[in-house]
Amino acid sequence: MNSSSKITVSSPNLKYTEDFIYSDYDYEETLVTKTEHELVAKPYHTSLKIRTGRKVGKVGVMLVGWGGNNGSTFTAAVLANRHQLSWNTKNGQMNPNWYGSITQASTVRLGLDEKGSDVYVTMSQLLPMVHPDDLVIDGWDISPMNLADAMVRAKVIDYDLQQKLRKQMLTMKPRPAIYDPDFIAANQADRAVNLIRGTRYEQYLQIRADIKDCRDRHKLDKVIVLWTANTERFCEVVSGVHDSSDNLEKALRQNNSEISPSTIFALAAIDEGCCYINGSPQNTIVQGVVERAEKNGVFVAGDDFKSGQTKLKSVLVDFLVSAGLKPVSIVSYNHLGNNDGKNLSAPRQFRSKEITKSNVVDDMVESNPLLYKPGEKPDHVVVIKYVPYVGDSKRAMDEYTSEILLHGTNTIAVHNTCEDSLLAVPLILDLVLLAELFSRVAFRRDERQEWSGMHAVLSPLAYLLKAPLVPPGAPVVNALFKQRACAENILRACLALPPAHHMQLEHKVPMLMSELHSGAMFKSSPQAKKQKVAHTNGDQ
Ligand SMILES: NC(=O)c1ccc[n+]([C@@H]2O[C@H](COP(=O)([O-])OP(=O)(O)OC[C@H]3O[C@@H](n4cnc5c(N)ncnc54)[C@H](O)[C@@H]3O)[C@@H](O)[C@H]2O)c1
Ligand SMILES: O=P([O-])([O-])O[C@@H]1[C@@H](O)[C@H](O)[C@@H](O)[C@H](O)[C@@H]1O
Repeated sequence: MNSSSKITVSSPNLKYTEDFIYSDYDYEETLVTKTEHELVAKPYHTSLKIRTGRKVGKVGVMLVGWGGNNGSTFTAAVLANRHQLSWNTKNGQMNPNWYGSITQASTVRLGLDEKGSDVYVTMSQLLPMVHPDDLVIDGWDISPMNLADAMVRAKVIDYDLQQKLRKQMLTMKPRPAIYDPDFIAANQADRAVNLIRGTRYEQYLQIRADIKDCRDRHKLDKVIVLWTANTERFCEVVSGVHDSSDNLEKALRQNNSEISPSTIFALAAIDEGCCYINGSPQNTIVQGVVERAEKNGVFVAGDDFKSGQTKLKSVLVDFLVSAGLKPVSIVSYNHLGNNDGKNLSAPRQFRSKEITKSNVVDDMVESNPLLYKPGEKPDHVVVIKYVPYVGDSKRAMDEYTSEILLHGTNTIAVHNTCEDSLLAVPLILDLVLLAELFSRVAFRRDERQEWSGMHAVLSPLAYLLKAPLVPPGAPVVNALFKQRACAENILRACLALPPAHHMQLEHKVPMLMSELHSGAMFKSSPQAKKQKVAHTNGDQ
């Protein structure tokens, strides 16, 4: 696989211009109608035009909580890769990479070659994306510590690499941030000395000024604001305060104490035309924030990076349930010793995390009524303990007990040492790169319509998040490989390529096998655009 090859899709359904990629795409689904004794499945397809901007521009990411373990490690990773810094360890010389990033270190199957072998490309090769080396990084923290010292404090990056990064990261200093002791653990108070004073509205105005300053100083075309600060308690959602953009604005101006720092950051980002992504579990993105994002035509996404223990859970439970096995007890314990764990040692902050770590199995359980009665769920316990000694090296221990044939049981026990920041940072990169890419994707039915983007709640980022936010009424999908297939197939649709189906009939059906081997299989012209009817019944 040549990861630097240019990909050109040769299809009558795709057109390249200097500025855009235009795709004529048939979106296919199957409508199921239910009667008392019958399910009728009716295939239909609807034609979409998809336009993807080819010009990426200069992009900045502003991290809220920049001086934390994730923020300092993200900065170190970008710099180490940008400058191709190698460093020495007891295991020899190491070189930088982006392992854990699906855009930089995972592949997608583009198709097959004439011999029938699969051809894989890096996900980032499919469509124009920001290069990680080009990202401008800025941000805020309630702690004033410069990024070099924050990296030392985090104890994540190898010492020799820290030394090679120190000079550049010494110059990086987080901007003063918004602190409300009612929203994060009291044990964080000693860090909270780099603050924006004033009312919540004055703080909102300052955050907007900071974004403007960053954009102007670096001549950025786009800025994405991402929360990787401490987990806040859930805000009490109040009718007349959080339920609309106007009510939120009014409450902000009235200095309402139930508007959290993270929601203030979100409003400021949105009002500066920036996508806002919530990497933590709290309910920052209330309905008023969503409405504001819709009005301003910017994306919001969240919640809570899905980095390790929960990521594995969203694979294991999917495997068990789709295998017809019935998980009946899930116990997820972990201990960690970083500042995140310290903050989560407070009950209200832990509750935020417990919610996102617990709900991740709901869609998989609900997908199989053969195993679960309506409302029935596995016993599910989440435990997080703060043990300073282990630092960022979280020790996760899980036990999955399932009912199997004839009421036997199967128990899977997992010990999973998750280097939390080294697992979360690639997700931060992917969230930023994919959010920026999707901001260049637009849809319309035909030339008579204006182009319009995806819904403001950017749910295709679900693969990277524990509790993916979805547009009102949309289903929440947590199964990891469904989430990945969703994102991958949307990228393929932008290139007028069909969804990956993995059927490989050319290796299963003798007629196709012989056509493959004789070369006849690829002699027919590429699939011409299907007859465009808004909804067909599948009869061709
Ligand atoms: N694997 C992971 O690391 C992982 C996975 C999922 C979610 N998360 C979430 O990501 C967040 C960051 O994790 P971390 O390990 O970097 O934590 P951390 O405590 O090291 O970093 C958080 C930073 O945010 C700062 N901060 C707190 N409140 C702030 C505010 N209002 N404004 C600006 N800065 C503020 C703190 O000073 C600290 O530097 C946490 O909420 C955590 O729950 C982490
Ligand atoms: O590993 P994962 O479940 O995806 O996510 C992690 C939790 O296991 C951990 O307890 C918490 O401190 C981290 O912030 C993160 O949420």
